[in-house]
Amino acid sequence: MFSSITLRQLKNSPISTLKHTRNFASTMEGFKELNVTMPKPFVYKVELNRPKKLNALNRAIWFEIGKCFDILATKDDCRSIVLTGAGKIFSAGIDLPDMIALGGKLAEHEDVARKCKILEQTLKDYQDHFTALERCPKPVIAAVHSACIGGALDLILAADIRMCSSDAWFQVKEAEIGMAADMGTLQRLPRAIGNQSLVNELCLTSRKIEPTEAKDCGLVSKVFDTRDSLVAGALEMAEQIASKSPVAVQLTKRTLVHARNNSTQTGLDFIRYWNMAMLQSEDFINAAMAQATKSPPPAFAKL
Ligand SMILES: CCC/C=C/C=C/C(=O)SCCNC(=O)CCNC(=O)[C@H](O)C(C)(C)COP(=O)(O)OP(=O)(O)OC[C@H]1O[C@@H](n2cnc3c(N)ncnc32)[C@H](O)[C@@H]1OP(=O)(O)O
Repeated sequence: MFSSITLRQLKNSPISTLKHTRNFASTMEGFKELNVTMPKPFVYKVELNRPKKLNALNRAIWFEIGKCFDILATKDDCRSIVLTGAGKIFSAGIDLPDMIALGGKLAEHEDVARKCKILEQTLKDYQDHFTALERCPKPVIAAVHSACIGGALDLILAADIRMCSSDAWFQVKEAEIGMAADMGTLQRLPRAIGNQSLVNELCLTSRKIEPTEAKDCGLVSKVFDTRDSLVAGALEMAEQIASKSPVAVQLTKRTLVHARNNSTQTGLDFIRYWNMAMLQSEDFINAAMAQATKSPPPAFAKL
């Protein structure tokens, strides 16, 4: 019933399916550059969908990414999310004609302060749209096939789990196009791979990272033989996450994200205050009781 529900399928669905997906249809329609589906119960799949332009990240897709993840953050039928790219490659990074158009917009002004105001606002908006993946309390699994370049690497670094297929490659390409990366790679890559010398090398040389190196350095946690097995593996992991208590999963993600930017003691305070409330949730009581009595895991209410 839940296999890859697209909007077209929804229109032809029996009432029983619609009952389960009404929530989905009412909020997830209207994306033009993303294909948003619910392939399994509580699991959403967000696919970058500009295959003819190799999923280059134009302004429209950038804004849709922010909007999509901010909506999924609030949806109680969403417990985990898989991010993929349609077509030949995952994404060719920033849309280059869009960058040129931005240059045209700047050229309308002579004064440096006016130009800076436009750039500051644009960069802030773009950064916030990618940070939506991190803001979203539902875990995001990025599944990368073939190329993941520049801005696309910024994007997946805001995800919680990264995996790829054996044809994947990654590139911090910004230095090669004459700019310092400004959408998160310079901040998130060091934390993701924990090797500052390697981070410096990759960001300063723009050399490609192949799957074996990506796995060895911790940029991805799994490499699959093919793109199909990658997507299947990512969905299987998302399903596993979705089977757990949403109280536990969402608070675990929030606490892990918080821990990256705070001291151990501040993190311990954070989880202590949260768990003063969350340890009283029925999820904890029911799951702990099931473990203690060797009963099957309980079903959890939506959150
Ligand atoms: C304000 C925000 C700050 C953000 C900064 C972000 C920075 C970055 O992302 S830096 C990286 C920028 N990206 C690139 O430099 C990659 C450019 N593309 C390529 O090198 C090649 O396309 C690639 C190696 C990925 C694939 O080569 P292939 O020969 O297989 O395909 P192509 O014939 O080149 O491309 C097919 C069509 O896709 C269009 N396209 C490819 N990349 C982009 C792009 N980045 N932006 C816009 N369009 C792109 C390409 O023009 C072709 O379209 P068409 O001519 O209509 O068939």
